[in-house]
Amino acid sequence: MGVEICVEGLTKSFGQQVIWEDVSLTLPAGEVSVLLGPSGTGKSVFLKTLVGLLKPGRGSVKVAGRDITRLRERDLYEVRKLFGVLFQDGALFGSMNLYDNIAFPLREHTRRSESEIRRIVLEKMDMVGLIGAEGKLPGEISGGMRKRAGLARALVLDPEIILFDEPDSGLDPVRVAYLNQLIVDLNAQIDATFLIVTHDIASARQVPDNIGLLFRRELVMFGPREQLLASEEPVVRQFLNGRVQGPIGMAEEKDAAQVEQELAEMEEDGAPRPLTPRLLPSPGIARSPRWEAIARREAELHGTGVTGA
Ligand SMILES: Nc1ncnc2c1ncn2[C@@H]1O[C@H](COP(=O)(O)OP(=O)(O)OP(=O)(O)O)[C@@H](O)[C@H]1O
Repeated sequence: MGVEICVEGLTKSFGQQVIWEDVSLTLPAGEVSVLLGPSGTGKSVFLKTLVGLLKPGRGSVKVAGRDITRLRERDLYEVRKLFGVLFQDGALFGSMNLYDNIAFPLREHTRRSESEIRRIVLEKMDMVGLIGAEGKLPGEISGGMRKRAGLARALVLDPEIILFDEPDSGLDPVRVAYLNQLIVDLNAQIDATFLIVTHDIASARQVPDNIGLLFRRELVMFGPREQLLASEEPVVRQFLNGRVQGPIGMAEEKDAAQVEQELAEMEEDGAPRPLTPRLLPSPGIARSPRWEAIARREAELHGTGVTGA
């Protein structure tokens, strides 16, 4: 069913450089959350802290009720098995074919027989549409296939939580659309808790239950998708609309007077955008009560033409 992650008062610095301070949020069990933020605001650092690869300076990260920032290495190792992580480049071993890459966590962390491993690997490869590519090396396939192979590998230990670090980076818009559908379908099938770091606003608008935004060393906002999409908070509005006008500058914060002027201009042409429909699981994928409820709400909001309904 997925487990809840509860982050409280989390602070991370490297030497004198504060990455973010006092971050608190709850990733609800089984829901899909997206974390946004300009480059360098510490989204990847946040994912690594959640999985216990980096230690925060202050605060707690409770995974299924256990604070992983206080666990000994042996216990942390156990909690980490709840996580599947999809790294930016898929993080595949270049010298291993896809089958062996995907089988790797099973051979490393379980005592399963090779025939069981085969069944699981092929099942996950089927889920991500990679059947037939077992013998390929990572260098012989496209970026999109590498992402899907990384995803299959993240799935083999049946994780309760999946962290996706920019799953859509480097993909063309059609492949991003396929990947988003795959993410929604997977969530409907395995009910794990998903956290996705992305720069892709279109994905952020239609895939998650919740959206968070990191900026200026803090979590500006975290909440339900609809709430963030309708937010008047200038940083959130600028980011979700991909605009130059607003508090976020190219390399640093902008001058206050300039921001004020830009915001005033935004007010003038600022007709609210209609709410983007939520992406629903593909036809044929059994919908849990949670997804049934989402589909009903979408149908009420947008009429019958809801994506994937
Ligand atoms: N192990 C580390 N040691 C020191 N500094 C680090 C380390 N890891 C990350 N940083 C710094 O933390 C900051 C945030 O990095 P991070 O990769 O988390 O940003 P990001 O928001 O994921 O960026 P992008 O969107 O460009 O991928 C950067 O300034 C980076 O240099």
